Amino acid sequence: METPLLHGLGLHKAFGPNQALAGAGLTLEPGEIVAVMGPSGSGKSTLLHCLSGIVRPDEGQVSFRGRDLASMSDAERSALRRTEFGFVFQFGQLVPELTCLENVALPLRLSGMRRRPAERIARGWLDRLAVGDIDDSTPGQVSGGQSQRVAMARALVTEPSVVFADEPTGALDTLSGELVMRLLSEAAKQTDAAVVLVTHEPRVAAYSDREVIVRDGRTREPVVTR
Ligand SMILES: Nc1ncnc2c1ncn2[C@@H]1O[C@H](COP(=O)(O)OP(=O)(O)OP(=O)(O)O)[C@@H](O)[C@H]1O
Repeated sequence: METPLLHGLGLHKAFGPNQALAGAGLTLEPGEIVAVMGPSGSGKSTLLHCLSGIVRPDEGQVSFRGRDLASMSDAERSALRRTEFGFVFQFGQLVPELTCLENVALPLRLSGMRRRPAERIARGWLDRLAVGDIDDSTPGQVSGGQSQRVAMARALVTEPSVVFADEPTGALDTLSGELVMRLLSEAAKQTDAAVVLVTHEPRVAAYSDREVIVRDGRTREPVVTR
C-alpha cells in the first residue's frame, strides 16, 4: 500500500479537564478534499490543529509523507507548514496594514523570494480567485467574501500539498460562501492540493470528495463517497 500524504492515528488531546480528542484519526490522499463535520465542540478544529502540526497531540501520531511530525525539530515543522501546508480560517486573518497583493505575496517573501517575482505570482492567484481588481486595496476596504478569496489566494500561492480550511465560509452569506468553495475546490484540483475542510454546512461539505464525522473527539469513517 502506498504511503498516504497525511495520516493521523489514535489522536488524543486534552485541554485541562476537556478531552477534545479521544482517539481521532484521518487519512488524506493527494488532491483529495475531505470535509470534517460534527457538532460544535466535538473536536474538529483540534483535529485540524493536530494534523497540521500546530498542536502536539498527547497521544497518537501524525505523519506527512510517512514522516512522523513529532520526530521533526521545531524548525523542520515550521518549514513544513510554510512550504507544504496552506491555511484558511473563518476570518481571513489577513495583515490589515498590507494591500491584498502584498498579503498574497507574503508567504513567498517569507520564503526568501524577491518582491517583483513574488508579486507577479501573487497577482496570478488573485486573478484566479476573481479578485484581481482589489490588489491595491487593504483588507479593511473589501467585502468579507473578497477578503476570504484573498486569504485563499495566500494559502494557495506556495502551491501547498495540503490546505487546511477551518470554517472558511462561516462568516459569509450563502452566495459568497458557494463562490469561495467553488473557487477553492477548482484551484485545489488544478494544483493537486488536498484539502481538510472543517465545516458545519452540508452545502459546503458538498464540495468535498468524502466526509468524516467527529463526535466526542472520535472520528467516524467516511459515510459518503462520491
Ligand atoms: N485552547 C483550548 N483551551 C481549552 N479548551 C479548548 C481549547 N481548544 C479547544 N478546547 C476545547 O476542546 C473541545 C473541542 O474544541 P474544538 O474547537 O476542537 O471543537 P469544534 O468541533 O471545532 O467546535 P466548533 O464547531 O464550535 O468550532 C471543546 O470542549 C473546546 O472547548
